[in-house]
Amino acid sequence: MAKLLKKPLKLALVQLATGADKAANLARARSKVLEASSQGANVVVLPECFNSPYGTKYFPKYAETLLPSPPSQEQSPSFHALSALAKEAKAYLIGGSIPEYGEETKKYYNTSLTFDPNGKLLATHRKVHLFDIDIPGKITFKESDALSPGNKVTIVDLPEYGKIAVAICYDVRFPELAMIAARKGCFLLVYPGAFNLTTGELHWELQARARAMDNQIYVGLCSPARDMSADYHAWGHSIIVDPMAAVQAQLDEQEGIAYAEIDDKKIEETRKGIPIYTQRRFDVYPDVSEGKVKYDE
Ligand SMILES: NC(=O)CC(=O)C(=O)O
Repeated sequence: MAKLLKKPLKLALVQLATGADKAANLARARSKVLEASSQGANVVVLPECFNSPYGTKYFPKYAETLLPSPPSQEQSPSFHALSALAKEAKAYLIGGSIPEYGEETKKYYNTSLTFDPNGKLLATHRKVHLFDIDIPGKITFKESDALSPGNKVTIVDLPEYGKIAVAICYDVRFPELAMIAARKGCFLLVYPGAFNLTTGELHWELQARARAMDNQIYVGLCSPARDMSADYHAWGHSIIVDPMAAVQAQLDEQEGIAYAEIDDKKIEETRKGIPIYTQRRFDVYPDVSEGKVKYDE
C-alpha cells in the first residue's frame, strides 16, 4: 500500500475566541498559533471567519482583497499577518477563513488561505457550498445573501508530509468533496467551521467521524470559541478524528487548542483491516473523483 503521509506530524486546531476588532483577532491568533507551535505542532489550523464576527452583515465590512497576489498590506492585513505568522511559527498554517472581496468578480467569498513555514501562500479555498438553511423557530441563515460560492476542490501538497484537502464548514456536509480528496491521495481533511447550537450537537462530531470513516483518513474541524454575546453562537468542540473514526481530541465550547499526532500507520492499519479501498465496485457506480472535477478556478 502506497504511503499517503511521508512522516508523522502534530496537528493543532486553535479554537480561537474572536470578536469585532479585526486587529485584536489577528493578535490573538498570533499568540495562540505560537503557543501551538511551541508545543511542537507542525500544522496549525484557525477557525472559520477568525478575523471577523460570523454573519452576512459583517462579510462586506470585513472583506479584504487578495489580488494581485501577494496583495498589499492595505488590501489584506490578514494575508500578511498569516504569512508572517506561519514563518514565525515555522509551521504550515491553514488560516481558517476570512471574508474576501474578489477583485476580478466583484463578489464576496468566504475564503481560506494556507501558508507554508516560509510564509509562502500554498492554496486558496473559497467555500463551495454556502450555508443557506432554514429550520423554523431555530435558525435561519443565508450566506448567499452576501456571498458567492467558490468553484473548486482544494488539495494542498505539504511537501514534507503529503497532501491534505481544505474546505470550509458547510462543505463538510457534502461527502463527494471529501471522497474526491481521499481518492486523490490526501491523508487529512481540514475544515475550519462554525456550526451552531441547533446543528452542532447532532451533526458536528457525526460529520467529522463520517467523513473519516468513509474515507479512512484523518479529519479536523476547527471552530471559533462560543461567544453568547455575538449574533451567531458557534458550537465550538473542535475535533480531530482518526481513520478508524475514533475521536483523538475534542474541546468544549471555550477557547483552547486540540492536538493530535497524525501518522501513516493508522491509515494503513485501517485500510488493511477494512479494505474498502480495493473493494469498490466502479463497474456498478461511477468513481466521483474521475471525470469532471474542478481543482483550479
Ligand atoms: N456554518 C456553516 O457553514 C455550517 C453549519 O453551521 C451547519 O452545517 O450546521
